[in-house]
Amino acid sequence: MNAQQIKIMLELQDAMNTKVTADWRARGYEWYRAIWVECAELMDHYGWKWWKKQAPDTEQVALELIDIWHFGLSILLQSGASLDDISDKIQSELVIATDEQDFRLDLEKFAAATLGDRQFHLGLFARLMAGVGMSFDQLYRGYVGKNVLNFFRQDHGYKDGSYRKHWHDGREDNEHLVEVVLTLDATKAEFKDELYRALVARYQA
Ligand SMILES: O=c1ccn([C@H]2C[C@H](O)[C@@H](COP(=O)(O)OP(=O)(O)OP(=O)(O)O)O2)c(=O)[nH]1
Repeated sequence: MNAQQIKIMLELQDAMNTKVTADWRARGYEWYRAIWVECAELMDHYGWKWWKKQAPDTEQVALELIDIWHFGLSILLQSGASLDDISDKIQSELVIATDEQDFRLDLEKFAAATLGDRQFHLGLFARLMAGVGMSFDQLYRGYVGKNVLNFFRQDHGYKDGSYRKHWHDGREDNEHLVEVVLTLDATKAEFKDELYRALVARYQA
């Protein structure tokens, strides 16, 4: 886990929240609510219905975890702690391991803790990453990718409703995102800008 990558994510998160709401810290948004609702969506993508054949939708599960990471970082930023202190906290608490066989039980533990005190439980989140085999690098790549898509959406009318979620081929922007990210090198400094340009090209196609 790299302190530089953590710092980049914290800065991107602050920038994204500011793009959506200039004075976001003063609003005291219910980030914990966004997290538990995403947990329910994640559960659906993972599958839990015993009366129906279901298999985990691995890509969607990963995307939901990444959305939760956005909201979790927002809770940590909202606390007012310095970026260095938040980064230290992430490095010590994000231990990617679990002793639970059933991912869904870990997910419920995380959702219950979130609803309990409205904080971001890094240790329990890390168990979810372990449960679906997500590494820190995959979290980083996925996070930067979704953050760029979130900016792209805001720049293209997401708030006023003029944004088209389904692109020329009828598939959702999230699906295009996953495809484009795979063609780029996320470790390069230009990754963000290249990704944004690739999204523009596909959106206009
Ligand atoms: O102030 C905000 C508001 C939203 N987000 C991010 C978090 C998450 O990555 C995304 C919203 O999640 P999602 O894409 O699931 O929400 P949606 O707008 O309901 O879209 P979808 O229909 O794809 O679920 O926006 C922020 O970072 N800050």
